[in-house]
Amino acid sequence: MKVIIGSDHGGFNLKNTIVSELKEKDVDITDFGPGSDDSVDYPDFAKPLAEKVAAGEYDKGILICGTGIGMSISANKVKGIRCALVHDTFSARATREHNDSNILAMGERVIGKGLASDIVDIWLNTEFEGGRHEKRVRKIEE
Ligand SMILES: O=C(CO)[C@H](O)[C@H](O)[C@H](O)COP(=O)(O)O
Repeated sequence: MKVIIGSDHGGFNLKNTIVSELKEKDVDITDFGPGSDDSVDYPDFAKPLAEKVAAGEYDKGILICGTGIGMSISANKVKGIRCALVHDTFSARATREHNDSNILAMGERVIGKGLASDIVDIWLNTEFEGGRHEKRVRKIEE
């Protein structure tokens, strides 16, 4: 599975933590930046990253800003993207099983690193359930 991760300055430290952890677990992870915690605008990272996921260059994406909100709003403007803003493990599992979300958004100013790591693990390793959820996801696309 190919995964791409990006942030703004508000999510920079958590992004780096998640990158290190995923590399240790041999996940194929690409760091889309930024490369420093200088102030940047989250849509400048959310949009191009989401376009790469929508185009199939990556299987899944992770976006982190201060709250995760700006990233999720921006990513969901891209057709084909189902970006879920998640700050608990129940939702991490549910959004994969029910929504087949292809981008995970989180807020570094909202949750700690331990919970964020658990959310990423669950989200990356939970399959879409299909069944009754198929037609609902299709309706989102339509
Ligand atoms: O988009 C956001 C809020 O919905 C993110 O949390 C941003 O990281 C935040 O707005 C950045 O704020 P800052 O005061 O410029 O650091």
